[in-house]
Amino acid sequence: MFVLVNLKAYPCDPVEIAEAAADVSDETGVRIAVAPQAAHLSAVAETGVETWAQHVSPVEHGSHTGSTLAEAVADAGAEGTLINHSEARRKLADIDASLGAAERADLETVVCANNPDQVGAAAALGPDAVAVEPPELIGTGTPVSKADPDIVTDAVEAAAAVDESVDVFCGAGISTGDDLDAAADLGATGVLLASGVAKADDPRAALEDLVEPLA
Ligand SMILES: O=C(CO)COP(=O)(O)O
Repeated sequence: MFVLVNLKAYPCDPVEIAEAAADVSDETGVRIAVAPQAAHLSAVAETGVETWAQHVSPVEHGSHTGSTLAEAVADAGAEGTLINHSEARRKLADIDASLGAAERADLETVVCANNPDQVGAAAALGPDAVAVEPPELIGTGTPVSKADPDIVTDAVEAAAAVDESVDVFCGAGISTGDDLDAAADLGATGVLLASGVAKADDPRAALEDLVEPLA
């Protein structure tokens, strides 16, 4: 299982979380990546943790003020990028172009989607993975893998129907090892989470608890 921690714009210490994630990953052998704010990518990458961007813009080098250029993200040390999110919804054409930008910069990609139908549409664009995250469960601490397991199995089916090489992750409310276990049982090969780590009093302990079933 791949554990991808999205720090969103939470008031956390990205380097402290990155160092903890790097240590927990080294100690357990579990793949853990951290996706900080774009401005924190270099600092996070310097910890040695696998570093992801939260977004890359659907643009090339040029007159695109305010964009997040895929090449700049890769130069800062990112190895992958999220594309689209319930909290920052993109048009299908822009998701497609952002995937093209990520491919140009050799970044691994996870497209976030709200439901299994969107997972199918996103899988058709050829990302490395899609993540199904029901918006109503995001940030609630109620895990999708338990609250609405059909969403995960339906997402796995929807992606496989389009392209069997596209991995399916799940997210929303994931915070414990039990949640991760449940996600794996439903066919997910990774989890995408945020508040369970970024808002934890002790992010290191939260990460240790999360990966415990895999360690
Ligand atoms: O939106 C999410 C990750 O991208 C999930 O957020 P939570 O883990 O806080 O529910």
